[in-house]
Amino acid sequence: MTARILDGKAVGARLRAGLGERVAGLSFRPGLRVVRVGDDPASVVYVRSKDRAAKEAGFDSETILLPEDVPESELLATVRRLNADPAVDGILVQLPLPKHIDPQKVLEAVDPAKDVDGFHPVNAGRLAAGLPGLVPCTPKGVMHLLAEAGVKLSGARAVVLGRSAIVGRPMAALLLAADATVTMLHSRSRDIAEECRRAEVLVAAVGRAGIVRGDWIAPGAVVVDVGINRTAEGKLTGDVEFEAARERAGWITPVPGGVGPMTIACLLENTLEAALARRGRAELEPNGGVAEAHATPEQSYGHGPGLA
Ligand SMILES: Nc1nc(=O)c2c([nH]1)NC[C@@H]1CN(c3ccc(C(=O)N[C@@H](CCC(=O)O)C(=O)O)cc3)C=[N+]21
Repeated sequence: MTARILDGKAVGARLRAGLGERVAGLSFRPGLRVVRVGDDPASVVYVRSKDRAAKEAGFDSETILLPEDVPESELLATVRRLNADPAVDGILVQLPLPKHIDPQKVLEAVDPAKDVDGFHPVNAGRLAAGLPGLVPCTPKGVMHLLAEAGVKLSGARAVVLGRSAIVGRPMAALLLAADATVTMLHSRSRDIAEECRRAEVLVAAVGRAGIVRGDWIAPGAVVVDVGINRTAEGKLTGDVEFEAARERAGWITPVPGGVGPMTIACLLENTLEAALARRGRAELEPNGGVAEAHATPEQSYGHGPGLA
């Protein structure tokens, strides 16, 4: 079998076009502010893509540039100014930050209602608890791709490789909310290859080129590669041995052109959701509204025996 390609570039473009139509129908422009500190070359590229995508879809987007040696206090003051600015619906502080700045302190300074990255502990906690909130863009984008492939997640064996706060953990929470049976694998896990071979849905978010071997893929599995690694020759490559995995998988995301473009589309989706919620025009949904998690009786607190 040769896998079908889950084309994040195309799906992301469609999602952005739909958001553009919704924004065009509003009496205001949702405001996005991306803060970039210093000139990390990857950050320069990513932040430019975000700004361009936002403007194309009709958002009021501005990038705020601060010097590499900006004091932490000044970055925090910038975030507070954006929190207080009514024209601003979404705030994103691009990571990584210079070493003299504590990223956690900065992420926690962002108003959770404007936290379009979904990185504030309030939003992370709400996702973990199955409550409405802003959901991190990359795992949200993965859920869109799985929906696009028509994957039935309820009861499916899903494996998430990697337990980062920005991808692995929220990814597992979203899959669980969609009623998948979720296994998280990480640096201390045993029998990783065997665990992966049991996966009907495999999400790789480690950040090591080719760490997922082709023979770890179950026949017909849906393989989502979140890794973005740069080879010695400067080419982008994922965490999955793409060519070998493609021979076994049912669906697979390429790198580039897979999850990356979905991340940017979901940033715009979150900004629109935050803008509507802040104006009382819509409620935030559990799981970013991507996966329709249906609370089964045994999941409700205190209702008799059963697995939760
Ligand atoms: N506060 C914060 N939020 C983020 O969401 C965030 C961040 N910091 N820091 C860095 C990572 C990385 N990230 C990507 C977004 C788009 C692509 C993307 O569109 N990639 C293209 C290729 C881009 C290229 O050619 O370099 C693709 O995969 O096809 C990749 C990576 C967001 N991040």
